[in-house]
Amino acid sequence: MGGSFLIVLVAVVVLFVLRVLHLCWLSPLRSYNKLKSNGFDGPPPSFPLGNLRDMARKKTNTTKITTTSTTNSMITHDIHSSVFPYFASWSKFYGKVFMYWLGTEPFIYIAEPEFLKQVGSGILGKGWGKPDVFKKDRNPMFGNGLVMVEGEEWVRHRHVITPAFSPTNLKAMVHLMVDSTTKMLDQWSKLVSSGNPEIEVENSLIVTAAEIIARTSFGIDYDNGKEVFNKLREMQRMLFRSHRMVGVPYNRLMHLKQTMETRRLGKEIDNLLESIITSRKASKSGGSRQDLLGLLMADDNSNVNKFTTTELVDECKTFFFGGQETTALALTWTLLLLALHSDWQSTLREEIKQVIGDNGLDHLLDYNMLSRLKKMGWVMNEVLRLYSPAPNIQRQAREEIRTGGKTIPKGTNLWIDVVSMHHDPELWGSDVNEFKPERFKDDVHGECKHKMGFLPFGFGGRMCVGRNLSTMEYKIVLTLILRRFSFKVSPSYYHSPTSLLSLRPGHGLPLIFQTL
Ligand code: HEM
Repeated sequence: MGGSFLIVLVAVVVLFVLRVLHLCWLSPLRSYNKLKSNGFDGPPPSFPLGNLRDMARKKTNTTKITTTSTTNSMITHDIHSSVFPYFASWSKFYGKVFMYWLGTEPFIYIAEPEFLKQVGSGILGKGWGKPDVFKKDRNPMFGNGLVMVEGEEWVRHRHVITPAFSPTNLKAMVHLMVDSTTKMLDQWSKLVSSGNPEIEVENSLIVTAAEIIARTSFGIDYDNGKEVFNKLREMQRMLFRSHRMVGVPYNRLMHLKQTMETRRLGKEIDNLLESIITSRKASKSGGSRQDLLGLLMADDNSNVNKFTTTELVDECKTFFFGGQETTALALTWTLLLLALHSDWQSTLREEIKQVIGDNGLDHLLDYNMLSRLKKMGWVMNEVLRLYSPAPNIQRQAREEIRTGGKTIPKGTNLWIDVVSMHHDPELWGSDVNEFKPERFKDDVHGECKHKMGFLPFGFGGRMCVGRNLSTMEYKIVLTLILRRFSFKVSPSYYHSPTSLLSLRPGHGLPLIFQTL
């Protein structure tokens, strides 16, 4: 009895060791050789960590340098080497397309629009996936919502969701946005008039954008939905804090407590959203509400277009997490750039005066007026170019991709470096790191030499479904701010753009305000 137990135990241990050996060394080595034989070169990995150690070392060295800059004249928009120091350094040796490894996961790095175009033409939109290696981590945020879902399911979800973002539906959301922004600005006014003109705007904008997106997505404002709202924010903070060894087999075991806590929080959020949806379904009028959830629940006599309650929960979370921070950060970076370029504050104020008038009636703002704020549109594009809130886009090949004589094996991940492309002098010219909104005057691509070189909202069929909503929110918030205040950068600001899922200021954005 004891003998056979020992044999089983030894067999289990041997099998486990073989599996670890396979996962950590044999399998990645085989993929490495395959990519190499297809002409992909890159920094040498050492498995099972791949290139993670080198990445961490380069990041630490750079952080030490960037956190010491202070005065306005030292603020540079040439940010690629401080945001992604490892990619900036590797691309000097390996060019704009190369292979690197997150643990045992192979990645093709892409900062070459023409290569991206060719890869894209070798595969249909539904043939792409999102990297499995990030999926588990992000599951509590997005579930199987539009950002993560793949193949035919993605086609179905996209087909149902796109009409909810139509201009007619968005028009009805203007007053919600004006209302939440006005609340924030009233607080700013109080601070300024009480002698505290320095305001940390990043956090303020994130809170307001969270309220706007919660109201427009599922009809909850801060006062009546504190619980859902706080849990969504807590989840986001928790995921930011995670510094997992992404791609290293069994890395979750090293962060078991955090993984469990995120899952528990995710479950609680699901339950709260589920109860909102269930009670709306029961009230019958729930589907007639004009937020995104109401639009997705609307009874349009088509069974094809129906989502289950679980799918609705996932889409609500997706809108919240996909739409809140990105828009808040676009506004944050805009305030920095406008604070540095007061001439553009005046230009936009003049445009607002011409299009909307200066009688202070914020409720008169309407959707059609916003589309006439052309110069504000150029500013938005230029900010999204210099400080793209989504600094990278990832894919995983669900089938083999043949392009330009090379084959990308099925399962390979692609990491598209948006920051690098947006700061590439070969694409934009020698003034690439200057703030020049007028480059977008007559060209939606900002005179970029390649159509795939400007990707703030992604590309192809998976382009951001919320871009019109976020443009509308951006214009409303910025209009209301510019009508009340002028502002400049505080001497306490440290310029340290950092990539933590999104591109954000490493130390917030303190600005000094003056009431107009
Ligand atoms: C300035 C603000 C925003 C930026 C910079 C931004 C950026 C992006 C980018 C780059 C993608 C493509 C991701 C990929 O291909 O993997 C994307 C997709 C998406 N975004 Fe946005 N986004 C913004 C606002 C919003 C808003 C307000 C919402 C919703 C209310 C939203 C919802 C989504 C969804 C659902 C997708 C997935 C689309 C699909 O895969 O079919 N985004 N966004």
